[in-house]
Amino acid sequence: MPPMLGLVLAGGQAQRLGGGDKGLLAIGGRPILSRVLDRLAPCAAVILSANGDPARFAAFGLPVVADDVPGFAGPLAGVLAGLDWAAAHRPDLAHVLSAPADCPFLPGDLPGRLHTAAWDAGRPLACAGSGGRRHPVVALWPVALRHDLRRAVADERLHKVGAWMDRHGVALAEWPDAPFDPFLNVNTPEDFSAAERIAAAHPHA
Ligand SMILES: Nc1nc2c(ncn2[C@@H]2O[C@H](COP(=O)(O)OP(=O)(O)OP(=O)(O)O)[C@@H](O)[C@H]2O)c(=O)[nH]1
Repeated sequence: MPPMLGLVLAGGQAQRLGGGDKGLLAIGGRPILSRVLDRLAPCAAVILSANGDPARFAAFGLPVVADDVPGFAGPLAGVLAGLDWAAAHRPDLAHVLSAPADCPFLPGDLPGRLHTAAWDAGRPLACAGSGGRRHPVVALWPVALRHDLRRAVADERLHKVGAWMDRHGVALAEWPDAPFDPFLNVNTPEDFSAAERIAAAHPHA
């Protein structure tokens, strides 16, 4: 597996949970962000995509990169900031692996499986899937596509990330969604309760 940059997407508003940083919420006694960082351990470096005061993430000791697309909000802005950061600071890393800060149970083989899926299919991008759904925020992105992604973000007609991925060619790496979905993300209080139940039943998840 070539070295890659891990990018944790933590720049959302968490409106469905009443605000705050979902990554700092504890599931099974550990912040979701710590769980995500464990899964990104094979990456050569990891950065955090977040907006506002970076001091709230100081305990994690990671570079914090803010979105820089005026008037655009959404995970794609964070992906773009991560790709730009890689190009500027780590030109030795050709790929960025993105993972959201609100997914407590990401699979342990995430980096390797995404890389293998892209390589085997001869596609520039790879995206995770489970339960018949794609999860475009959990994906492998070539740094070289950042200019095209910036154009897509600037053009309202091109905002659909799935369509953008399909246009460039994306491999799908799928995981089983039983006994629980490894891509369960904590969006609502009900998701939070479900995640706590999973953590209690699967202490090593
Ligand atoms: N950098 C960045 N990340 C984002 C942005 N919006 C969402 N994310 C991240 O992308 C992932 C999925 O986000 P969502 O759950 O769809 O959105 P959210 O804003 O976190 O939550 P809601 O406000 O409840 O929709 C989360 O890890 C977010 O932190 C954004 O504008 N910029």
